[in-house]
Amino acid sequence: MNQHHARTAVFSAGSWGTAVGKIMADAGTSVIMHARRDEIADAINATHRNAGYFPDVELPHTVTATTDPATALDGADFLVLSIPAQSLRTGLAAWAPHIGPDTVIVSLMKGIEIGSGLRASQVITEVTGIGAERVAVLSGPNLAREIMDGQPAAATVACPDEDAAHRVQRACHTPYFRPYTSTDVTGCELGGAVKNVIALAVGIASGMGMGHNAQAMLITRGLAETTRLATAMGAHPATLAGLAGLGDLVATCSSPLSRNRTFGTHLGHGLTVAEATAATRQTTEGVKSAEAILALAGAHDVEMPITEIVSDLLHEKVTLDQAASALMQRPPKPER
Ligand SMILES: NC(=O)C1=CN([C@@H]2O[C@H](COP(=O)(O)OP(=O)(O)OC[C@H]3O[C@@H](n4cnc5c(N)ncnc54)[C@H](O)[C@@H]3O)[C@@H](O)[C@H]2O)C=CC1
Ligand SMILES: O=C(CO)COP(=O)(O)O
Repeated sequence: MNQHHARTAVFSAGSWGTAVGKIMADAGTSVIMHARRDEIADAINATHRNAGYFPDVELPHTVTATTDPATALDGADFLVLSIPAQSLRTGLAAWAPHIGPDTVIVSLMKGIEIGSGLRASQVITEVTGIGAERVAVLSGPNLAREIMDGQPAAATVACPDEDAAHRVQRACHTPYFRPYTSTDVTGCELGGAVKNVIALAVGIASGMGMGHNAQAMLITRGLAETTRLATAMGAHPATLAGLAGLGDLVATCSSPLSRNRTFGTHLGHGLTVAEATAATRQTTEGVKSAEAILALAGAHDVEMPITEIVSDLLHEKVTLDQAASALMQRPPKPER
């Protein structure tokens, strides 16, 4: 396929969808964004800006927008999916009839579905009936704001079909964005989903006034529990040491741009979950995914003490002080 004539449909025009739309346009594909709101689509077409999310950044003029799913998907080589993980099943069911037979789906979502325990790529194959070889995952340390500013970043594109992974890689490779390929979809998706819960924990610790030693402890032991779950579910351990694992964990747990870290900071300052939710405008996947991840841990007989305590805090079963001492007073054990 001549990449310069490839077409990409992005659902939807939120913060990460818009940033990936910009990347793929800068990489030479023509991009059509699907927005639910007329004013977002109209502003992209008229002013080349996503007024709702990044009013200060001009998008490449090869990015257009529509509110009509059929128009967006007509002739699409790539369908990029970027909506909240818990909304994926219903959102995608409505769009699925318009997906062409050769379209490769690229999931950007970092969440696990409550109830089913399915990763986003599994929800996609289940809802659409499309084979896993046509579903790729793009994941890594990619705070949308930095990407919109053209700052350097890298990510992993995972798909069981290496050729599809390479096509996606070419379609999102720019001077500022460096995608690597992988076949470990499970590892990439679990790395992305669990790091949001660990970022909540780091935000909580920071909000409570804990220093960098405590935050590094949570990041490191958070990676250990992420790797335990992911490998129990068939992932390769090296994936969790890569961009979609350690890389994303470090970026998200360190950056005030992270919604999950910021949500945790609110909790650490003493806000209730309802108050922290009211203070958050955008998708904060870890808040919903924590309990789904904990259920997976139970099903696979894996210990995830940080995820467990974050889930307890989110359900307001424990206080901040009880959570901190519960983690510190676990029985001593070897590091591995
Ligand atoms: N923002 C970031 O820096 C990054 C986000 N992600 C992941 O990307 C996914 C999307 O996150 P963001 O774009 O940041 O969220 P966002 O809150 O900025 O945008 C979400 C988008 O989904 C749409 N949406 C919400 N509910 C919907 C529904 N029921 N049906 C259809 N569309 C719906 C919204 O209109 C909006 O366009 C999440 O899984 C997140 O973890 C991944 C990497 C970076
Ligand atoms: O996934 C992200 C960076 O890679 C964004 O993290 P937040 O969803 O916490 O903002």
